[in-house]
Amino acid sequence: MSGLLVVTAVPAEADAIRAGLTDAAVTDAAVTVVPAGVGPAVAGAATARLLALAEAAGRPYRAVVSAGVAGGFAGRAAVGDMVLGTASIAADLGAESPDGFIPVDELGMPPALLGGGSVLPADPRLLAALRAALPSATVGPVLTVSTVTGTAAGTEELRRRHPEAVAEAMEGYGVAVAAAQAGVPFAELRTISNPIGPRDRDAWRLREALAALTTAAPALR
Ligand SMILES: O=C(O)c1cccc(C(=O)CC[C@H]2O[C@@H](n3cnc4c(=O)[nH]cnc43)[C@H](O)[C@@H]2O)c1
Repeated sequence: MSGLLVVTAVPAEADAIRAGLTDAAVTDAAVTVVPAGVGPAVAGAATARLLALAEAAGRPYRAVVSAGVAGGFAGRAAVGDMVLGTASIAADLGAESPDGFIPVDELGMPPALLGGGSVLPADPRLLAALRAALPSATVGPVLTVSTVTGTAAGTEELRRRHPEAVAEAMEGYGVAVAAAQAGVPFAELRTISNPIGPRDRDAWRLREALAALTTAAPALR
């Protein structure tokens, strides 16, 4: 077994996690942290490749965690908070219609074509272990979007469709699909860099969110 694979979007997130894994034995053998790129497609493809390579080498990963910064829904997850996903949801996978958004699960496609549907739950045992290690984390569904939400109307629409969701990011669902297809347990760990809402990139608190990732990293052992 190769240990745990942690997939981030950008190198700064990977560096923040590695900074929290100061024990050399842990960084080298037990936890591999890879910045795979932004968005569900590149993250999913990279994860699938990493899992397949490890499997072919006879050292399969025992679990995969999608990790990084995220936007938080006001009142549920504030800047600097840690978030553990109960499920990773493809929130913009579906169809628009005059009556509103239709999730992909309701489009009448054969289930086999849906890769498990738009809602992929975290592995219960992995999630329980992370919750035990991070008792202060906010726990709830994390949305995966291909477009960062940047309007009040978009935020309200997501809240209406996903009343339990605590955060949104751009990779979790893609990584979860790759993990599910490889039969490897999956979870999503996020720290909040910005509130979800009207776009204000200057308000993103990346340093605070990256510091929280470093604090959370020992839980990945
Ligand atoms: O410029 C930097 O130094 C830097 C350092 C760390 C991270 C970044 C990013 O641009 C992260 C992109 C990544 O963050 C997720 N994210 C964060 N907030 C949101 C959001 O409100 N909605 C959706 N995704 C968000 C996402 O997973 C991106 O891949 C830059």
